[in-house]
Parts: sequence; C-alpha cells; structure tokens
Amino acid sequence: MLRQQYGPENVILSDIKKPSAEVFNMGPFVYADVLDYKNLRELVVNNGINWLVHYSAMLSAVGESNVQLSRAINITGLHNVLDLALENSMRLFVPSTIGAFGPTSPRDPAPDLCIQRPRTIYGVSKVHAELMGEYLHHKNGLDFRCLRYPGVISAYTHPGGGTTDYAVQIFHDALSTGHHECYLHPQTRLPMMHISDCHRATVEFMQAPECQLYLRTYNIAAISFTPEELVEEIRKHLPHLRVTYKPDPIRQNIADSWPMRFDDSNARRDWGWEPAFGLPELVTDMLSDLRKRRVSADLGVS
Ligand SMILES: NC(=O)c1ccc[n+]([C@@H]2O[C@H](COP(=O)([O-])OP(=O)(O)OC[C@H]3O[C@@H](n4cnc5c(N)ncnc54)[C@H](O)[C@@H]3O)[C@@H](O)[C@H]2O)c1
Ligand SMILES: C[C@@H](O)[C@H](N)C(=O)O
Repeated sequence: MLRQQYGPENVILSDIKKPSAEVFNMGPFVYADVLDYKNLRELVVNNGINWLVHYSAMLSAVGESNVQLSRAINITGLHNVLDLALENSMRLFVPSTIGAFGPTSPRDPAPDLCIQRPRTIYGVSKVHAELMGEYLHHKNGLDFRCLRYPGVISAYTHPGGGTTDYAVQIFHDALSTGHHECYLHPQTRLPMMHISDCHRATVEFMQAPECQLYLRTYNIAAISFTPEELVEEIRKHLPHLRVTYKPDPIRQNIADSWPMRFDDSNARRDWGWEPAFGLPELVTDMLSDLRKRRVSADLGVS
C-alpha cells in the first residue's frame, strides 16, 4: 500500500530472514537486526528515512518458550528503535495488540484506557512500548503512533507463534487435508481482523494529521469470533471440513486473559477508522487467495 502511494523505491523492507523471491523482487529489501543499533543508524542515515514502521517482535505463544530472547527483541529492540527515531526526527509506528491486556482488564469490550496487567512477556513488552512511546512523545515531541491490532488473518504468511494462529492455520488445513485440530476451546472469543483492514488502518493512521490524534495508542477492531463460528462460516464453502478440539493449556490460558471484543470508538471518532471485512468477507477472501496460491505452487486443493 505504501509503495503504491509513495513509489516502490521509497519504501524499504527489512528483516533478519531472507524474504521470498516475490517479496524480494517487489522493491528494496535490506538486512536489519533491531539489536544492531549501528547498522540501523547507517540504514536510516544513508537512505534519508523519515518514517519507521517497527514490526519486529516475538509473538505471545513463542515468547513464553524463550522469555530471554523475547525480552531482547521486544524490549531492547524497541529501545534501539525509539532512540533512532528521536535522534533522526522520524515518525514512528509500533503495533501493540489485544495481548497488552490481561485478566483484570475489562474484556467485553476492552476500552483504550483501562487496567493493563498482561501475564505474557509479549504483553508486558507491548505495554512497555506503549508507555515508552507516549512518554517520549510528551517529553521530547517524538511523533509516536501505536495501534493495538486484533489477531491478524492473512494468506500471505504462515502464522508466527501467536495465540490467534489457529484462525490462519485452519484455512491452510481446510484446503489441504480437510482436517484442523484446534488448540483453543470452540467458544473462545477473540477480536480478529483481515490483513487488508490492518494495513489500511495503519496507513490511514500514519497519514492522519497530528492535530486529530487525541491519543497516541488506539484500539482498532473489525470482527470478533469463536473457533466454532469460524468453522461454521468456512463450512458454507467447504462442507467437508472436519475440526477436532484439543485445547493447549498455555495458549488457552493466554486467550482466556485477552479481550473478547475491542472498543475502537476513539479511533473511529478521531481519525475515521472503519473496517471493511466482516466474517463472511474474510472467509471468502482467505479461501480464494489461498486456493490461488496453492494452485500456482502446484499443491492440491482439498
Ligand atoms: N499477527 C498478529 O496477529 C498481530 C496482532 C497484533 C500485533 N501484531 C504485531 O505486529 C508485528 C508483526 O507481527 P507478525 O505477525 O508479522 O509477527 P511474525 O512473528 O510473523 O514476524 C516477526 C518478524 O520479526 C522478525 N525479527 C525477529 N527478530 C528480529 C530482529 N532481531 N531484528 C529484526 N527483525 C527480527 C522475524 O524475522 C519476523 O519476520 C509484531 O510487532 C506484533 O506484535 C501482530
Ligand atoms: C494477537 C497477536 O498479538 C498475536 N497474533 C498473538 O497471538 O500473539
């Protein structure tokens, strides 16, 4: 989306992992480790970067299995990015998450401002990011912007160690084996969002004039569903889909501590946030995208 608006050469992607050939050929891609401050600084200075979108992180479930690494990437990495943004007067976007709330937060819905006592290192690091960014905004004028994303559902990448991963994996399974084993209880309700809505929200928020922003961290919402409801919607397209439930105590415990719905009324009021994808649209789009991808990769479709 950014490359369409600003020109492919003006948006540089980075990671520590080699991208797919498709991503690599779309525009500039560089290696950047968020733990290597000198390298980050070189990239910013040499390329005259003025916006920084900081996605690198370890997600909730995988974070619990390596707390030290998660702390390094999510907290030390964030500090590097904050310092860099301040030093070079960049606009900085950092995503937060439904995981920034905990069992003592209001869950249905969770408002922007309420008790936040998450019980995962991921959640703790995201609350830290929200607070550090807001602190540097008020103290030093950093143009820090943060959206709390729901579980994001995309056909482009495989799930990366989160608690909401089932809602992506189920589409892959539905089109391959026709069987999905779900690690959450069928009635576990969580806020979710199609990747297109997530990208559009991020770009619209980054482009919003500062005078419209009464908060620096906003909830954004689109849909909220349970595994059972998702299965019912997928079965409208693939009636043969078989789902079994085998709750994983770690991920179930995390999901039970997160909001069931998000209150995003402030984002709607201040900068005009409006989601486009409901559950039926999300399911239709995911199945059609994944079908095309499987066919072009010469994989069968169940
Ligand atoms: N996916 C979701 O449902 C969701 C929901 C809410 C918020 N978010 C946030 O969005 C961001 C992206 O999430 P995602 O789902 O793409 O996660 P992901 O795990 O798929 O991707 C994280 C990326 O960070 C990279 N990374 C790891 N260590 C790094 C390092 N030292 N330096 C540079 N890069 C490094 C990884 O290589 C990977 O490409 C995260 O900040 C996450 O908290 C995601
Ligand atoms: C919700 C989000 O932050 C991520 N998908 C996770 O489950 O960890």
